[in-house]
Amino acid sequence: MPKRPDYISWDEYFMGVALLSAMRSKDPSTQVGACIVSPEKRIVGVGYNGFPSGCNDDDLPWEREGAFLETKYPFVCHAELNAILNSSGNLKGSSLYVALFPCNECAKAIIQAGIVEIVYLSDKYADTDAVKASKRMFGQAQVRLRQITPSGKRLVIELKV
Ligand SMILES: O=c1ccn([C@H]2C[C@H](O)[C@@H](COP(=O)(O)O)O2)c(=O)[nH]1
Ligand SMILES: [Zn+2]
Repeated sequence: MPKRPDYISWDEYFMGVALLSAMRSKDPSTQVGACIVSPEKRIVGVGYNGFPSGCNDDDLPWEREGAFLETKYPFVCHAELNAILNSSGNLKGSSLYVALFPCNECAKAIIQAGIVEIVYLSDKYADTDAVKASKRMFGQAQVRLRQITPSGKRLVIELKV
């Protein structure tokens, strides 16, 4: 019997895991997932944006605007950082699949962890200083950047066998 022809590609698989992880996020406006992949194509870390462990999701704000301490920004742990912190072992030479282009704070952690490639979908904050700083650091550290063009392909997961 020939092999099944309609299996998903590596990029679709790893970005799919990043997007599935994002579905765990409780952020009402932007859900981000990240998946770190070793040079041997093994998943070595996943994460999504959320408040730190032990911090109550219902007590901290999800607002985008207002006084800094009344917004989510000082509290939320970014998907990329969570994926790095959740990972097991050495990330040197690995790739990071992420739904949204990483901010400057994540870029620092990504570079320091030894990740050498970023594969991303959205760059919706490209005009912000955070992303400009991030790209400057990635350029100097020779981290490869690869944007996946959304194909519109639907990866459907049904919770049944
Ligand atoms: O590198 C990044 C940048 C942002 N995030 C998270 C942080 C927030 O939860 C959302 C952004 O919210 P907006 O309402 O779109 O400002 O994305 C991340 O995980 N990684
Ligand atoms: Zn970030």
